[in-house]
Amino acid sequence: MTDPLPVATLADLGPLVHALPGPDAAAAAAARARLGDLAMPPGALGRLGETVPFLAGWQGREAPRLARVQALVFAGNHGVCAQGVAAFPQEITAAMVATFEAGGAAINQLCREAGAALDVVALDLDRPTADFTAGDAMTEAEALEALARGAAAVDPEADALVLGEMGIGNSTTAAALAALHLGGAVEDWVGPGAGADDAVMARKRAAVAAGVHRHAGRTGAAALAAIGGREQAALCGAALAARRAGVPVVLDGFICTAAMLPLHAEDPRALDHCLVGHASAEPGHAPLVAALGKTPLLDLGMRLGEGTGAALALSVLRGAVACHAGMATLAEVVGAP
Ligand SMILES: Cc1cc2ncn([C@H]3O[C@H](COP(=O)(O)O)[C@@H](O)[C@H]3O)c2cc1C
Ligand SMILES: O=C(O)c1cccnc1
Repeated sequence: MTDPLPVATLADLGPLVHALPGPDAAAAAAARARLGDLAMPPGALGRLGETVPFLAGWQGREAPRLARVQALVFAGNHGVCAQGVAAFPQEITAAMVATFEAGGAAINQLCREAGAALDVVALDLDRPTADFTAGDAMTEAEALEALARGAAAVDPEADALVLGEMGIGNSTTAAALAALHLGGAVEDWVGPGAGADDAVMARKRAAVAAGVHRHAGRTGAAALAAIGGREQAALCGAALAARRAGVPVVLDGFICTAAMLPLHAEDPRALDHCLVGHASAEPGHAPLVAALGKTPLLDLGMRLGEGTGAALALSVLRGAVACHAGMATLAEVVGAP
């Protein structure tokens, strides 16, 4: 368990984010130098190679490692579902949490294959957040509690943290967070989620438009409480705790990435320790990652959530770390004097 976040009020979040530690530049430089010495043409590992100094810098270790990786999936329920914005009933959230616990979800299989220990945190599923079209989704106390629970769930000894979410209706919440923080047309942020038909899509657009209208001008911590949900706040708490513990983070798709917008609004450097694991097929993800200045590692047309794209990206990172650790140098190959 990590140290509690020093946030007694939501107004404390901004100063906390501003004071986050940066990467270990010396460790990153040493990792980059070894990469340049390896038995291959310079830069031949492309973006795979770039992940090595990234991991080294944020782990504070010249030779990055992925011996202990945690995957954290947060689950929450959303009052905005009352607007008919989801293709599935809210009971699916708890049913999927039970499935995660029984080992039967996609994320279980992918974590096992990628070598990540999966922890699932269900956040008051029987108490959905309030409908953000009618008021604030969370009180300050609720938002702070979810942030704290997210932070507390992080393994500070992990070498990397894979983040994911489960919450029927949370693609609407994510779209509202994106529209509120990044502006643009509501239609550009609203996508099918878990399979909205035309009627559900129309209600999603209306709900997001109503939320943006009601909460206009609120960003960062205030927007997090205004729109919710608990799993989005917990994801923020986990990303903050990971940063403070020197644990690089792999984000999942649209919903997980959008959950980071309140932190990014407080300080654009807040997500420097985060990679985006994959490009979701949800249409809002491409403009979202572009706004954050990120490039997803994988693009498999996936739109599942749960952390599945991030867990797959972990295998790519394992490839990078293995090459860095195990390859001969060019000097060794040519038998330099
Ligand atoms: C069986 C099932 C498993 C899931 N696993 C992740 N999601 C994904 O779908 C939800 C978001 O889509 P929407 O906003 O349309 O409800 C989230 O729970 C997300 O993780 C699932 C959705 C379903 C139905
Ligand atoms: O990209 C995501 O996070 C996503 C997309 C559709 C459904 N659930 C999650």
